[in-house]
Amino acid sequence: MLTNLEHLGLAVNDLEAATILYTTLLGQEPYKREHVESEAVDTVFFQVGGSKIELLAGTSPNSAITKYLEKKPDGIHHVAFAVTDIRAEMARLRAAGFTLLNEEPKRGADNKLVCFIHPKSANGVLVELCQDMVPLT
Ligand SMILES: CC[C@@H](C(=O)O)C(=O)SCCNC(=O)CCNC(=O)[C@H](O)C(C)(C)COP(=O)(O)OP(=O)(O)OC[C@H]1O[C@@H](n2cnc3c(N)ncnc32)[C@H](O)[C@@H]1OP(=O)(O)O
Ligand SMILES: [Co+2]
Repeated sequence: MLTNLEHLGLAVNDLEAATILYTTLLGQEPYKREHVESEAVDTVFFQVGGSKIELLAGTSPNSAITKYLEKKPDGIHHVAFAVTDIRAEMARLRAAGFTLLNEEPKRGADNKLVCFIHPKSANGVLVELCQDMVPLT
């Protein structure tokens, strides 16, 4: 089940400048910075009520963010929804005709398992599903 808007992913060319701007705009400091090597991105997170703003800067020419910013200006890159059971949602959306960009959930930022849906199958919007990772005991 999709529960809430987990985050908006914003692609930025200058992470430090964007962090200063959003700190002022939101009136609060980010709660987390994280490098995600598998996506070749540096991230900065702000909490906004029950959702988050995720600033993303590419760290390699192969990063999806770097490639996106070669064609587009800074702006909204993806919309992420929280899900309770990512595999069930992936199966449901696959059966409904959406194109999943990863066949298995993968590790994202902020302790999440994630899956992306191709924007061409989602009305031009890159969609991310996020499930909380259960901590190992
Ligand atoms: C930090 C981890 C994680 C988290 O936990 O939150 C993240 O958020 S990581 C975020 C970065 N990672 C990803 O975006 C992974 C998923 N994305 C992809 O696999 C690719 O970016 C893509 C969506 C498949 C596009 O790659 P590619 O086909 O190589 O790029 P093109 O430039 O050729 O684009 C093809 C086509 O798609 C349009 N497009 C691309 N990106 C977006 C987008 N973000 N939103 C909307 N549309 C997008 C692009 O404009 C092209 O359209 P046409 O020109 O009409 O063909
Ligand atoms: Co994201």
